[in-house]
Amino acid sequence: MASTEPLISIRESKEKLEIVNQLLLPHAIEYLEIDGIEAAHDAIKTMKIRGAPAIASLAALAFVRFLHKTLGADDAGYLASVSTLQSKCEEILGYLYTSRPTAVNLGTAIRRLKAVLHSGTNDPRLLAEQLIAEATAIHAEDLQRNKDMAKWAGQWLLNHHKVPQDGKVNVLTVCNTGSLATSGYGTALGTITYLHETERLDKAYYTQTAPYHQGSRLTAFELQTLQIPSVMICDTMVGSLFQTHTIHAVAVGADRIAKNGDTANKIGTYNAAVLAARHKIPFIVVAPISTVDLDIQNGSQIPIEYRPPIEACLVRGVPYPPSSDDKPESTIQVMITPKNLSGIYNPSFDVTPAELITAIATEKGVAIRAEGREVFDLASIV
Ligand SMILES: CSC[C@@H](O)[C@@H](O)C(=O)COP(=O)(O)O
Repeated sequence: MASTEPLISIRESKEKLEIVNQLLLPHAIEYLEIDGIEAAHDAIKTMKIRGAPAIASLAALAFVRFLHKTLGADDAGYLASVSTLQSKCEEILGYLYTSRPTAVNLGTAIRRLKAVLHSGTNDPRLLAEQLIAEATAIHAEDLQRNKDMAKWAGQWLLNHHKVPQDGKVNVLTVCNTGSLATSGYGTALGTITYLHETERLDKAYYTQTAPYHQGSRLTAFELQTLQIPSVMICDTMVGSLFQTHTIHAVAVGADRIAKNGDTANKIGTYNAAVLAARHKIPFIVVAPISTVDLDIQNGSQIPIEYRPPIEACLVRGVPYPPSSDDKPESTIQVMITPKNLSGIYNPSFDVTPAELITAIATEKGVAIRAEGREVFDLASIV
């Protein structure tokens, strides 16, 4: 029988740190060893692991491995003094920070580690141990907070006046925000899972999410594994879906939320928000507090990552029709444009203005915009 256990993006043992190579999902489940800081940086940059919380977790856990290795055998002399350790750690954290720019969770994790790094500890070994504890917590605390925010979001949604008080709900989501994008359970997909577990979900709808297809490859795989009733749509079908079906809410994750509530998330989220507003469908963002960046006043200041143009010209998959035997096929990349096409626009994220967002759910509760206001007051909840 097929497993109903969600696939977890990061796997750890005493010997090694591994990730599931998300570029190959759902066709092949292949674990990739992350044997150092450079491997972690590369896995994040090339999107073998992706999703704002998962990126922060991998960076933190790769840092833990470096510190354990150094405590075991300090061949390079990093433990010679506190300042030597500080300067090496600064170099590593600075490098990890450059892997992807939009998701702020990585920056928040690095800020937390730098705070420990400069907390005044005067023994390098003790400092390394304190850093290990903090970095381990960054990964470990993600699962419970996802369950908390998913429950807050789910309950808020069920109490919304647009939602039938006893019946089941249909929820649309974008991209992948499940266990693969986090340390487990997920944010927006966690909300969908919560609604399913409490028997209040009719169907989850999700966009394919071109060009990386996090929806059709990863969300489809997760929903299938969890046996949650669901329907995939192409990104271009959101408006038609809203015109022809009863969709009670849109729930999405976030990569960075500005102080006023403007939210950067996977490209296509803004389209869904505009259409949701047109159809008066509640639009909820589900994300940890660490995604809120109070240093950024509004969405225009959020750095948006532009992916290499070639990525918009390629799709990855297995040959179709499938071979008659049950052997797993190798994934291949197929080009869907003329060769050497110029003029390709490929932003990885867009910004949804706060005025299109009905609510923002975090592990601490649900923030809504005050009556008549177009922005959120997030400083009061962070
Ligand atoms: C819980 S994940 C929230 C976001 O990180 C998610 O919606 C998203 O946009 C992921 O983008 P990706 O480019 O796949 O890393």
